[in-house]
Order: sequence, then structure tokens, then C-alpha cells
Amino acid sequence: MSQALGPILRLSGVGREYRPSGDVVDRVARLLQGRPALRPVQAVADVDLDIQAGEVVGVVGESGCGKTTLGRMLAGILAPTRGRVQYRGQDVSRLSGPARHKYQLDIQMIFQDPFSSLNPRMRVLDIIGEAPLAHGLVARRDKEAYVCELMRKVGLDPAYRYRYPHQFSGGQRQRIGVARALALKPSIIVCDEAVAALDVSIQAQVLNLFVQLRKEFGLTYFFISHNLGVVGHISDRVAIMYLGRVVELAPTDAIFGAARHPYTQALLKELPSLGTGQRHFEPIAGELPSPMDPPAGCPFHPRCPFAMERCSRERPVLRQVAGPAQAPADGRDTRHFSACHLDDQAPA
Ligand SMILES: Nc1ncnc2c1ncn2[C@@H]1O[C@H](COP(=O)(O)OP(=O)(O)OP(=O)(O)O)[C@@H](O)[C@H]1O
Repeated sequence: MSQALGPILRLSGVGREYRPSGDVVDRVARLLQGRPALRPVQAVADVDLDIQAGEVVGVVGESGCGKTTLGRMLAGILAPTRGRVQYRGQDVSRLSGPARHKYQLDIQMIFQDPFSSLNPRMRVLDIIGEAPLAHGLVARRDKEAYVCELMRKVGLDPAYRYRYPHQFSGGQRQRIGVARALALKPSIIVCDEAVAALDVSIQAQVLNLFVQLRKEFGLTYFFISHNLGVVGHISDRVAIMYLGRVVELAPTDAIFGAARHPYTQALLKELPSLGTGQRHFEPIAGELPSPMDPPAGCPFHPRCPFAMERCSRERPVLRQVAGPAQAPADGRDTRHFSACHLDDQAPA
């Protein structure tokens, strides 16, 4: 498929609500025990985001803020309940036949736990080589050479291709997961906490592998992590999420050097530095509210040191606070967005 002008992925007003299951037994039990009925969860709401080919967009936020749900919607694994996802200018919900197949191959996911995502009864040769064979990307006679080449690219010795996942270390297993994704020749990789399960020193090695592969294959990454340090290491832009919404979006250097949103500032303060073993950080005050019962107004206001009366009743919209008036059609978007009433006083 030819490379269309414009973003490779566009999210417009994307949201996802999870409704409680219709399990009658659970509902009756809750009623009898006087427990509140489960309410729908707005896991993701109103996300607008353009991702350019070759760009790395990092997504950061505390557990449960909707990062995985957003990543799965991008990858076409989960349908949005609101808004739309466009891939190379086409509405993903309308793709069918070969176009849908192409989209599903072109965007791959890498998960946190490489052990549970690798079939323990398959040899590495088949873990990496079966899907490209099934999709006709490689001929059977070329499969072994193809797998060996991929293993080399991700820093694994091809001599180990007959081994099983349990015979590898955590970092090596994640490299197998990366090779398996690359085997389908994707343009976009959604990395969901892809280094979170690894030791800090191994994290840095695997992150460097992602950086190197991006250069070599011109990959686009949607890089999800709860750790701002990890995301800062690899991303061109960073989206900060809080209770399902993007509250700040900016180039990485602006997030680290000129963060506007109090939540981002708090995340920066509690940053454990990658690879330094630094242990002194300030945890964010207060508890994360339940996504089933989000606070009125600004969702961050109960924990915000700068909260004003207005913050408890009016939700601030994400608006531009710095950068050029328009994003370039194809280049890097250097605009800075934040959703905070404090920015009402700031020049846009
Ligand atoms: N299948 C589901 N059914 C119901 N609620 C769900 C489901 N999946 C996620 N949720 C809820 O949606 C919200 C967002 O979850 P999600 O996993 O996307 O967040 P996250 O930021 O990736 O969190 P984590 O880092 O813990 O994986 C959470 O409140 C979660 O409990």
C-alpha cells in the first residue's frame, strides 16, 4: 500500500467504555450483600491524536488510566465505543478483506510479559517463523534463514533457534517477542509496558534495541509505560494520561523541560531515573480515584496542589499552550497541549 500523505494513524474523539458484565448471579449477590452495583467504566475518553510515520509517541500514566485500552484500539484488537481510528486515512471500522488484513499485519503489539505471550511448547524457530509463513511473507524453504536473520537483528544467537522459551532469560525472551513482531514486517509497533518486567540494566539494553530497530526499519512506535523515564528515553512526543484522558501532550523535551500540567510535574518529581538506581523520589499525594466514579471537574483536582474552586466543577479541555499555530502536514508536531485551568492565564 502506498504511503499516503498525512498521519499514519489518526485518533479522533476516541473513547472506550466498559460495561459491567451481565452476570445475573453477581448482580443479585451484590444486591443481597448491600454492595453497590458495578458501574460502567469510561476507560478512555475524547482522545485526539495524529501519529506520523516514523514517529515515536510515548504514553504515560498510572495503572488503570487507560493506556492499554488505547493501545489495543490503535492495534485494532478493541473497537472504540466513541470516535474513530484512521489508518493511512481510512476509517479502521470500515476496513474489510485484504485492507483489514494489511492493517492487522502492519501494526503489531509487544506485551509486558514475554513469558506468557510466548508458547512454551514451541521452539523459537516456529515462534518467530510460523506467522510470516502462514501469511505468505516467507516461503517454507526460506523460513529458517529468515528467522536466523531476525534473531541476529534483535541480538540473539541464531544457534539457539531450536530452544524453547524457558531456556532464555527475561531480556532474551523479550527479544524473541520483538523478533516475532518484526517477522510480520510491520510499520507500527504498539509496545505495552514492553520493558516493565525486566531488570533495570536489561531495560536499558532492550530500549536501545528499540531505538536501533526504529532507525533500521523506519518503525513507528506507540510506546506505553507507567514510567516517564522509560518513555522519555525513546519518544519524540509524550502523551500524559489521567483517568482515561490525555491531560498533556508535547514534544519530549518540552515535557521534561517545561511541563505545564500539575500531574505531569508530579510524575516528573517521582521519576526513578533509568539505569541510575536512584531511589529518592516524591510519590504523588493522594489516591488515584476510581475510574468508575471519577471526580467532577478536573479529574486531577483532589490531588492537585494548585487546585482552585473552579477545578472541582469545570473540566478543563486540552488546548494548545505553546508551539506553532499549526502542525506541519508531515513533519514533527511541536505543539504543546495541556488541560489545566491554570493555563487560562498563560499566553497560548
Ligand atoms: N475488559 C475490561 N472490562 C472492564 N473494565 C476494564 C477492562 N479492561 C480494562 N478495564 C478498566 O478500564 C480502565 C483502564 O484500564 P487499562 O488496562 O486500559 O489501563 P492501564 O493504564 O493500561 O493500566 P495498567 O497499567 O494497570 O495495565 C481500568 O479502570 C480498568 O479496570
